[in-house]
Amino acid sequence: MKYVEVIFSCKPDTEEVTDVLAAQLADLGFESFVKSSPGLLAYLPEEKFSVEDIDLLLQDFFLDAEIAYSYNVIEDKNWNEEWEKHYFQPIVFEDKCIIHSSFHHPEGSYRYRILIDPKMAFGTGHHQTTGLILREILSMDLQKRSVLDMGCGTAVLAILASMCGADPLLAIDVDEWAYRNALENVRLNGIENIDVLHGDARLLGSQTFDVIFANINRNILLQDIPAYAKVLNRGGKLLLSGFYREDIPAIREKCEEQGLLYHHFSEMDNWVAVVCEK
Ligand SMILES: C[S@@+](CC[C@H](N)C(=O)[O-])C[C@H]1O[C@@H](n2cnc3c(N)ncnc32)[C@H](O)[C@@H]1O
Repeated sequence: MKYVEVIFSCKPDTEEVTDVLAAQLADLGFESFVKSSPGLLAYLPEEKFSVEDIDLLLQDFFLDAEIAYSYNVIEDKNWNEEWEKHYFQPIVFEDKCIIHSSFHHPEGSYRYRILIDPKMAFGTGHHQTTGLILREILSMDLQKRSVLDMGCGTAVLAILASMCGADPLLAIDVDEWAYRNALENVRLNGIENIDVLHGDARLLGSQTFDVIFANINRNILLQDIPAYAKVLNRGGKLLLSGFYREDIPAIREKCEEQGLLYHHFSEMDNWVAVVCEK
């Protein structure tokens, strides 16, 4: 599969500009982002690439910034090598969980060692939203809890939950590449109790869960919260991320409409994770 690498240069090159740009590009189908100077590298499959879509997004960009871009078509294989060599460094959470790739050999003793070979899927732990949910997971008792990871990307959240004792687990992603990468990572970590499916909330049926993670984006969450609420067990927790602090009221209202109780939120660089309970 061929990918397009789009190089955005932003003036001013602030985190606010690149974060908002990345969030809007994700809605156009961009799958991976790397901060660069000055701006952002963004990647998507060649068949989803449209110059018109990007031009329109930049015309309507609501922050005061000058953004220019250029692009190259790259082979998937080269992308993986580049990613592995330059972009993905091991990352540690709360001194007890390390996420690294199979080409890293980090020292130190950690209760949870997660191996992720990310390819094009989102979820190395480096994005604020992944980190927010990983920290929530580390603070929970997941022993024998059934877990759904919607929008699983690399499946990093489901893998940590499984290592923390959750059982059984279901991980779902709408993107075929993420689905295949999730399968690979689950296998790589020797985990046997995570089912991985390719699709979206329409796959949810009679199976119910004690805990649901959904780190996707504001619009998909607003659309799918009713489906998640339906399959959440009484007393169960819904962990949502992929949106900004200013989106909390809309997300909270949608959860409350479905009979969920708002519990708390955590925040990093204006990205948030919200926890609700049924
Ligand atoms: C922000 S990434 C999160 C990945 C990973 N869970 C993490 O926390 O790092 C969002 C993922 O949701 C997937 N996605 C987008 N829309 C979806 C939908 N309607 N249903 C399921 N997955 C979806 C994307 O393909 C992407 O892999």
